[in-house]
Amino acid sequence: MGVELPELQFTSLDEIPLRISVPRKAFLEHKTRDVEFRLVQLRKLYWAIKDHEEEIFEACAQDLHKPRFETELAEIGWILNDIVFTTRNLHKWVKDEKAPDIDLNYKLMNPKIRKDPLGCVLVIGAFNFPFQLTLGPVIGAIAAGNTVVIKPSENAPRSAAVMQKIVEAGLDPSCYTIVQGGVPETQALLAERWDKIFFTGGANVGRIIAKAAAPHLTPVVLELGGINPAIVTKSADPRLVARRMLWGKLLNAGQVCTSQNYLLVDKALVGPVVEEFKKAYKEFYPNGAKGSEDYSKIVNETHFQRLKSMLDNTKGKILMGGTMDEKELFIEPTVVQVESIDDSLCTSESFGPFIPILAVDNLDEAIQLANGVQSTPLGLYPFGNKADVEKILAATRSGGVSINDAALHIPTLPFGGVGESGYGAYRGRSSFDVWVHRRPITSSPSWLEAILAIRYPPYGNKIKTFKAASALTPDFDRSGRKLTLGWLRCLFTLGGGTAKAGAGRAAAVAASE
Ligand SMILES: NC(=O)c1ccc[n+]([C@@H]2O[C@H](COP(=O)([O-])OP(=O)(O)OC[C@H]3O[C@@H](n4cnc5c(N)ncnc54)[C@H](O)[C@@H]3O)[C@@H](O)[C@H]2O)c1
Ligand SMILES: CC1=C(/C=C/C(C)=C/C=C/C(C)=C/C=C/C=C(C)/C=C/C=C(C)/C=C/C=C(\C)C=O)C(C)(C)CCC1
Repeated sequence: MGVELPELQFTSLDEIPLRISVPRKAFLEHKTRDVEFRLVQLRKLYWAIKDHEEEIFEACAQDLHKPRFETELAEIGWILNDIVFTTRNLHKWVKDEKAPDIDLNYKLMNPKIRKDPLGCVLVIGAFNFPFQLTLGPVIGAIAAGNTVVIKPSENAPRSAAVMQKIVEAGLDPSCYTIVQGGVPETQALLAERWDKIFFTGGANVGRIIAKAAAPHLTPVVLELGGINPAIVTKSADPRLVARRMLWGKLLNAGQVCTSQNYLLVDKALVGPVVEEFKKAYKEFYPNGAKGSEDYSKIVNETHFQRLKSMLDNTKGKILMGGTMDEKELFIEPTVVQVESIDDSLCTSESFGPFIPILAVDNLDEAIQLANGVQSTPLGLYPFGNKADVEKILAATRSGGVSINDAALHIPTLPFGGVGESGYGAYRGRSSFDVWVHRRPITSSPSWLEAILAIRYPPYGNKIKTFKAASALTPDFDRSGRKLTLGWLRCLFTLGGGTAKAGAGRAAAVAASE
């Protein structure tokens, strides 16, 4: 039975300032400071998602031909679990933290860290996992006590419209609202002042976001794409490589920010790896990917044409797949053996089901090539024994790493890029942390006045006492060598390191009593 879906309607440009003035005002009225209020919102969001499950399945099917299994695991189930995880932990997360590593002298001021909400924030989503990548950051923003404006991707229009229904059904409209639209509407949003912007999308648009945020000194999280390498050393298992790398590219037809963009394979393993790709493809799709319920389409004509011209322009040899159907926006998982790292399939992010393989002479060459293409990708996928993998890790950087696997998303592990692949991380506890200001709070008791008076003029000789009580003695010499102070010495000098410092500290404590 077909499910009726709402039509996506863009928010009128004139309406945008008024629409966002509501959550901005609600924040200033401290409506979202109350933790119980946040919990109720999250719980209501949970049930609103549950109530619209069939619409989510249908919207993901219409936007991306996303298989039900993938929608269940990576969209609905993902965000529902996220909400339950968050509501279970929120009371623990919001608690004031004792400030760590505070010197004895300052302990009496009871320093602590309070997790303050940032204010009224903007979340801009991507099309490929429309619900997970838009509502995921929103869950954290609500938990942290912010009011939120949500801008889903217009490239997954059915999902954007269903998301609006969910938000309007589940959340307090004075604190959380949706603005729908494409570039002009997003630009109108970016012209406003925000307390944080969370953006998921491509690096070029990421730059536009960061620039627009700069005049207001608005902090930004950028979850960007990646030209992610997989490095297959000669100690790797070709069957595992092929099965896992194929999964990394069949999931959402390769429209995944973390999926590997290209494989650097030790030349001894290229033949066996390609053979295993063919076997795995036959096993996963006995009748081919075309027409399969378990394979997505490319999101739209523009992306289809972009991918088609990438494949048309490769100088490599297609060893598996290679078919496409423009009418159905279908592109088959395609293994291409390329001759050079400069092949366009390697050097630009395909965000599609291409699996270019480049043979390398050895691991050193692979590391050098990977760092040359992009030295800060979102993901890195090393295959091989422990020694090979450690060598790769020590010589590369990336947002995250899955050893002997494709993009493995553990739902509560911090997730984010580095350098070109973005900055800021979320998921699990990080989804809360990314949305709060860690506000240090100290409280100076009035009875401490006798000691604190050391800071007031006339300064006279006070510096001597001050230094004796507060200067730390280095535990290293002039050549940078570490000296051993010994724990006994540390204990007897109250952490100061010398008898003088210890005496000063003891005097300070005594004077406070
Ligand atoms: N790191 C991550 O978590 C992650 C997740 C998904 C996608 N991505 C990356 O995103 C890219 C593909 O996704 P996409 O096509 O949705 O990204 P995109 O950058 O085209 O669009 C993302 C969002 O930005 C808005 N936008 C587009 N152009 C804009 C402009 N000129 N000014 C203001 N706003 C604009 C869109 O409306 C959309 O909501 C890939 O590079 C992929 O790797 C990253
Ligand atoms: C040991 C036993 C079990 C455990 C089995 C395990 C551990 C299974 C693990 C399965 C995994 C890892 C499945 C992963 C599925 C992932 C999906 C569908 C996709 C996620 C996509 C995401 C998050 C995309 C994000 C995109 C981004 C950020 C950018 O574009 C049992 C449980 C089987 C029981 C027996 C013992």
